[in-house]
Amino acid sequence: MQLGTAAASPPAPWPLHGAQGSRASEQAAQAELPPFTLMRRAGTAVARLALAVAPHARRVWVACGPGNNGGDGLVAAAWLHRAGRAVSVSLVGDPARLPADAARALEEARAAGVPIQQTPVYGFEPRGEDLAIDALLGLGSSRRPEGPLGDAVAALRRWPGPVLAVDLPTGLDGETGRVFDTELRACVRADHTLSLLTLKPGLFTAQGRDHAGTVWWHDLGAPTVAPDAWLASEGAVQAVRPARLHAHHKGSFGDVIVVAGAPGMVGAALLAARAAVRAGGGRVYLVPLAEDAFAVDPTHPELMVRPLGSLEPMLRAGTGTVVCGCGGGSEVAQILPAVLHAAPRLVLDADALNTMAADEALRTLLSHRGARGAATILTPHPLEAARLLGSSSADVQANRVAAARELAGRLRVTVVLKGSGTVIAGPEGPSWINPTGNAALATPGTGDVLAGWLGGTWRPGEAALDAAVRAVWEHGAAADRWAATHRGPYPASELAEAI
Ligand SMILES: NC(=O)C1=CN([C@@H]2O[C@H](COP(=O)(O)OP(=O)(O)OC[C@H]3O[C@@H](n4cnc5c(N)ncnc54)[C@H](O)[C@@H]3O)[C@@H](O)[C@H]2O)[C@@H](O)CC1
Ligand SMILES: Nc1ncnc2c1ncn2[C@@H]1O[C@H](COP(=O)(O)OP(=O)(O)O)[C@@H](O)[C@H]1O
Ligand SMILES: [K+]
Repeated sequence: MQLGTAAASPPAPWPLHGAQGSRASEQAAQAELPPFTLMRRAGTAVARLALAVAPHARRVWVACGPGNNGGDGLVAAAWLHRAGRAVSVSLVGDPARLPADAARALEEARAAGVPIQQTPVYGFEPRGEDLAIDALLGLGSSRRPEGPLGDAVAALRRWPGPVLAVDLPTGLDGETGRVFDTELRACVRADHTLSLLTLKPGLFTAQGRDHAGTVWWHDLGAPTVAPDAWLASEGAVQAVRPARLHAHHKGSFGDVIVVAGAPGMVGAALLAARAAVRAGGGRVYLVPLAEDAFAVDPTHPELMVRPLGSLEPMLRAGTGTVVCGCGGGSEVAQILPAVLHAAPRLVLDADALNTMAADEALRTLLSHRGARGAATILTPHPLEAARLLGSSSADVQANRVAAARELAGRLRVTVVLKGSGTVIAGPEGPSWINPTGNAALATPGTGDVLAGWLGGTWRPGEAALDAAVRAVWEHGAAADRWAATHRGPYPASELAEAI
């Protein structure tokens, strides 16, 4: 992603707008501006970015669709033609049925002398072009591209050179990041995407990252409309990073109690507890669910290992953040009622979530926590979220932001829906999408590390959403640093030491 700024301070969070918010922004801008101004700005921005990302491109192929996204492409084509590039346009759609702005863009492109081919692009083969521009569909995309549009998408997928997508890669739902074709074939895989007017959430979650490439944004000078969600940034995370003052002592940071690790899964508990220490938890207690697991972690003697029998008195003291469930097996069920009742701050992961999904009484206890002001963060992956929602992981992935919000609202908790573009949602207010992290995290145990990291970083009195946004960012950022010099999966035990 290319969402940097030249400013000295790190960037603020980026506003994200779904379909409705983007249309509202378009209408507000159209109301203020003379006709065609927005499209001229959009097409010009596309052309300028094309020259920036492919400065040596002499020949450019522009694939234009039947709506205003195609209009943007036609404006860009005319601009590049005037800038001395050899431009060829394939127009997919009936020129007589173009919307007004796109029709004007076609007229201007023709008048400028841009060669425009209206034949289908099935079998299109590059003839020395150095850059392709995908201006087939944008915000109006609502179903799998088929027929000539599908052929054009296929041609862009075969394209050996760089692809710049206008607004969205064709075939991707900008609202959700799902690809309309469940087999993921009918979607352009762009190297760069220039998001216009607004940044769309679907560029950053689900299938978005794999299809959008580097994301750029031009607001076209449109008035600001309240965002539907935020994309986390270094600046946003810094703003909620608690200070470690000179005069602080370990009691300043709050205790963490990790209750996890059924027989055969004690490693998950160790990963979480080690991450909690690294994250800055004041005193970290590890309470294994497996009886007689071990009395000390020899490589981390700072961890205080306590037997399960000591959990209730510790909970009664009522000050620590409890991290519960990592590798919890069915054993976690026995302690969940006490934990739900007593923990002032609670992170629930993995088997704690699966147990709750199967037990309505536990879910009721959980929602009561919200009512009495006790904060809870759930860290499901899509299947765990689906179990809690009574849906399928495909349903969750089809709209990750909506699923996270739904779960947060139902249970009165903060939800961290993990995966590519982790979503962080509370019961109210805009959700967040996290841009850090990569597929090196798709390996066992990294979720346990996240749960422990969250527990260790969450300060008494701090809003759950702030802690969650920060922890998810830092977890992903560690993986990004690692991926800069390594290949393959990031071993969770190394991640736990590195964040
Ligand atoms: N109106 C303007 O002046 C501006 C428009 N902009 C551009 O306009 C785009 C939105 O334009 P439109 O609303 O015309 O929509 P699109 O150009 O994305 O799509 C055009 C039409 O194609 C049809 N369609 C959608 N999916 C299809 C499929 N799978 N197969 C066949 N047909 C399909 C729909 O009827 C849709 O309305 C934005 O993404 C952006 O690129 C922005 O640049 C801002 C300025
Ligand atoms: N492709 C990806 N991009 C970014 N983060 C990812 C990706 N794949 C996995 N992750 C992250 O890795 C962690 C995996 O957690 P989880 O699925 O619970 O695994 P486990 O239970 O084995 O620890 C989550 O934080 C998730 O967001
Ligand atoms: K497009």
